[in-house]
Amino acid sequence: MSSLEEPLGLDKLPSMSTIDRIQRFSSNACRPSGDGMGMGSCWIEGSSCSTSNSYDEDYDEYTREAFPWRRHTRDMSHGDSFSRRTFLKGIPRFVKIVEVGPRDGLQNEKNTVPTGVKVELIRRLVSSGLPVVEATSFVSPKWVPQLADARDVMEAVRDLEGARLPVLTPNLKGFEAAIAAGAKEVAIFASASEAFSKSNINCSIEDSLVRYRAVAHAAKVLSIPVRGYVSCVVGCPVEGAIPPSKVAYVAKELHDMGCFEISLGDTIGVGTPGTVVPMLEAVMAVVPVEKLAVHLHDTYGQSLPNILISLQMGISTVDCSVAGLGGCPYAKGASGNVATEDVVYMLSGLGVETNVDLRKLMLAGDFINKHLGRPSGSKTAIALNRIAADASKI
Ligand SMILES: CC(C)(COP(=O)([O-])OP(=O)([O-])OC[C@H]1O[C@@H](n2cnc3c(N)ncnc32)[C@H](O)[C@@H]1OP(=O)([O-])[O-])[C@@H](O)C(=O)NCCC(=O)NCCSC(=O)C[C@@](C)(O)CC(=O)[O-]
Repeated sequence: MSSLEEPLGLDKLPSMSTIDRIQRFSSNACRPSGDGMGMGSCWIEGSSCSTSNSYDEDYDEYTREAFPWRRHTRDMSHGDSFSRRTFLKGIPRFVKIVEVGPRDGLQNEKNTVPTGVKVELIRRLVSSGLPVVEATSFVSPKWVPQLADARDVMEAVRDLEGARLPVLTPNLKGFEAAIAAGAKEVAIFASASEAFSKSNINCSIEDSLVRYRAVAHAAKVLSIPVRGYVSCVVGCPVEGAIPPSKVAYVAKELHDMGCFEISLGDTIGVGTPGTVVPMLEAVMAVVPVEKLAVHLHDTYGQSLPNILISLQMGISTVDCSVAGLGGCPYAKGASGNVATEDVVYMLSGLGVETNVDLRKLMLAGDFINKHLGRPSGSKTAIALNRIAADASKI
């Protein structure tokens, strides 16, 4: 039986105790530096990593302990001559996952999701160890009726500990409402496509940047961290292909106005590594890589390869949505974000730490799927739930 045919149940995933034993991968050992906003450097046994959160030979030791079944693959391959060290070089040791399910995941739902369900979802996601859970949006309820309860949601979760809970704010009105409800971090969202900017926030790219400068300034006065999004970084439903130079321009503007992180959104999920790489190269030429995140919708099933290539290029922050929930109300046909469970599974397989407890994450996914009355959009969750169900029959 090849390793691919071996059942891989939850028991085969690296447990926190396994990871803890290997100090270099423990939660205490590898952390975002400073204020936790950037993931550019990590902390190893009390000293700064000179290789800035990237791989080295520790990977071999880690995978030997955490994934003994891997020996199959290695024995059957051409030994170690296909150098994993070369292939995985540059992949960070720790990836910060930004969970966007409660906001991006739910904003497109037709039926109103009760506030209590949203709040419980956020609680469960936070308790799974996710460091950032985007809670809601302070946008116009006429534009996004599903998130009309933003104030109630924020007020209910504002004192939750263990994760940052940013909210989207499209203008000063939204920013002020968010702060009044207790938000301690906000996100502004621009686009690299004129057409999408108009349909999503009803203004041109330049006008949106003027608005966002005002939000960034107000946030700075209150010491509120601001994250920036750029949408349509590869393609737009109206304009088609978007030149990397346009993405780089908007990303730099957001960076220059003080955003601590810029999340690059493939809003309609059309990117492949062939288009994501040149886009990232253009952005990385003007914004430091440790300030970048990727936000990839999975419409064409390209998210995981695109994430892998982004990690290889040095990115260490990935946006995902539990159970693959989501879609943008102003990007018809776009599917949800890459499922958080699938990303955590892939990163575990690569020996990359996230601090996320996959079991608890899957329970959060089960909770919201049950409420929405649909199966999970996560292949990992489906597979592991099936294995658990089969095992319980034996
Ligand atoms: C930006 C606006 C408000 C402009 O909308 P507008 O209609 O041009 O706004 P306006 O300034 O002309 O005001 C019209 C009315 O909206 C009210 N209003 C104005 N602002 C707010 C506010 N913040 N909160 C609540 N109400 C607000 C305002 O008070 C007024 O109320 P009225 O006098 O008619 O009763 C609107 O277009 C909007 O809310 N758009 C948000 C759409 C949205 O949330 N889209 C999904 C986001 S997902 C995304 O962008 C992609 C991302 C981030 O996920 C990454 C990726 O996947 O690529």
